[in-house]
Amino acid sequence: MTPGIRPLVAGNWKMNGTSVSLNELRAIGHGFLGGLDSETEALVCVPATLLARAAEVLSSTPVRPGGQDCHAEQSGAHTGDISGEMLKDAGATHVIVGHSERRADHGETDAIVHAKAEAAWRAGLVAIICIGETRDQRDDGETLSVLSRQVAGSVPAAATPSNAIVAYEPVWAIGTGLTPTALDVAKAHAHIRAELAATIGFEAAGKMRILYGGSVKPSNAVELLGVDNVDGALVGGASLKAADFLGIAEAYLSM
Ligand SMILES: O=C(CO)COP(=O)(O)O
Repeated sequence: MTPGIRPLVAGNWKMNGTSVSLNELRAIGHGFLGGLDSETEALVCVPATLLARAAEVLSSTPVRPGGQDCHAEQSGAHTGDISGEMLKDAGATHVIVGHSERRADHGETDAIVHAKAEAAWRAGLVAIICIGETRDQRDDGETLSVLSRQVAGSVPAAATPSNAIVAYEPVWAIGTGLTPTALDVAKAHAHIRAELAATIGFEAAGKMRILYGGSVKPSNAVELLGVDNVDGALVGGASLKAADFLGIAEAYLSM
């Protein structure tokens, strides 16, 4: 946690979810209505096919719907792609850019992620900019240098605490059940904040949310989310079940 920063618990459904899953989303929305929203903000980034219906389901709740990626352009001949403006039109308030699965599956570079963050702002969306080292990079002792490079390359200088959020997701911790130690998370997040200061200035960097993502579950949420400079979570698998997602947010009730 960082004094003065309201935490955000964000879900990322990835390529999961059909109309049946809207029942889980409804339960998440109602769960936050029950008082969790006094402690945290909440967001669920659903597949584009569900976004408009998700926006409807969540409309009377404090939970916001988000997208998982956007094209850098506003419109045009890009079959299968979706622009920030289209996500916004469907009801999104936020969009994830540069998730490691996009970087790996679609060859997205820091420069592309940088352009997508700017595209999110053009559309009026908050950009959740993802960074994180692979297992090999970690084993080679390169974690902090990789994070420096990714912050410098992916986070535009115009990022502010209100238009951008950084998510630290060690690639090797995603979907594996493995997590870094609390000390490693603390080191990575402090390093990211220091590197952000070089790009966006000390004051803005001090107020920007830095989320942790990678195998966050109700059972490890108190430990991971209680670490200094961890301002919330980006949750994959556990965001598909309302009870698990709410269980993670409940960690804040005990802090
Ligand atoms: O990639 C993630 C969220 O964006 C994390 O996924 P898991 O929570 O399933 O490890």
